[in-house]
Amino acid sequence: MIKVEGLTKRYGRNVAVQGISFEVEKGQIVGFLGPNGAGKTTTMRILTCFMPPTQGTAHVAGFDVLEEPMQVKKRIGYLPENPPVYPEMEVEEYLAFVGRLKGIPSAELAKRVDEVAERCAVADVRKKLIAKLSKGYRQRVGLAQAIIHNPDVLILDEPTAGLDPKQIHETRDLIRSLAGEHTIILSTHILPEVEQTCDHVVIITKGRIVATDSVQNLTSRLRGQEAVAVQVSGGEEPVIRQRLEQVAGVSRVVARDTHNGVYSFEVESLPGKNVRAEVARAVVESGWNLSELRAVALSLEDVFLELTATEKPGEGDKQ
Ligand SMILES: Nc1ncnc2c1ncn2[C@@H]1O[C@H](COP(=O)(O)OP(=O)(O)OP(=O)(O)O)[C@@H](O)[C@H]1O
Repeated sequence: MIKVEGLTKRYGRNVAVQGISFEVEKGQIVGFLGPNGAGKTTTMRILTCFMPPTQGTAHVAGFDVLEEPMQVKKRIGYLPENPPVYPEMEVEEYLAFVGRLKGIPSAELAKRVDEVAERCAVADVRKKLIAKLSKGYRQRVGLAQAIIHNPDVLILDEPTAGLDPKQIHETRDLIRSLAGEHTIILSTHILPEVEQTCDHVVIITKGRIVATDSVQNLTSRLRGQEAVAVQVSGGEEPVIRQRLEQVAGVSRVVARDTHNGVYSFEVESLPGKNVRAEVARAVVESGWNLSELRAVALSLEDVFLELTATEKPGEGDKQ
């Protein structure tokens, strides 16, 4: 449903995102996880056609964001970090206003406003001025406007930033309930948000993607399963991979990249198994060269520590 390939965005000399690629399948809910300044908002603005990439391509539902922005916009609902709500409007009036902008025919508009107000639990405040709403209600009005035209894809930028714990819980439940019907990308700098809300995660830091995985794989890795990064040359990739898969205690082998005949793999092991020595022996005994062998479970954890450590109070409120 979403396909991003080699996407780069420069602001003058500053590179905000650098050659990132990822895909999101229909119906998935994907966490776009990274610290402040990682490039999340930039990527979302490109996907929603707010600005063009410097290089690379992005497709939404098969449409190129540069070549067919109108088609993309029809299929996307966007909740920016600060929802574009008009404080002087009543909730119902505002939702009808957005609905008209999105091209919903007048005959269907009232029904659609009712549906999204109900869906996003703002029906009880529909006659209230937006200025009088709590931040939690305002965020749900932001979600209601994002889904008013029933888009295939929802892009949510830090949807729980600034909410209290109860509001966070309610907003996450609402987002989860929207998955399935809509394909969702949600940006956040909070790991538990991804664990509680998403199926998949794309981790971005300093404009580059450092991991993409299912949340289940990621959390099981963090619970102590070890992964080993291995670089091997002097053999054929499928043969090397097969040999690594045969090592006792190995649960999965993921091919990473290839550079000048050097193949990189990530070898995952069963809990409590240290497969490093066996992996090294298998490579050397097969007559291949082993140019790297290092544990990556810790470094992944380090990525998270780095992510949470760079979070500073107040930074999420900028813009
Ligand atoms: N309009 C702009 N002009 C120049 N630099 C920008 C602009 N917008 C973003 N940047 C820079 O690009 C980088 C990525 O920013 P971006 O807002 O995409 O990150 P983010 O992951 O969304 O962070 P945050 O959660 O703080 O919004 C940062 O270094 C930021 O300072």
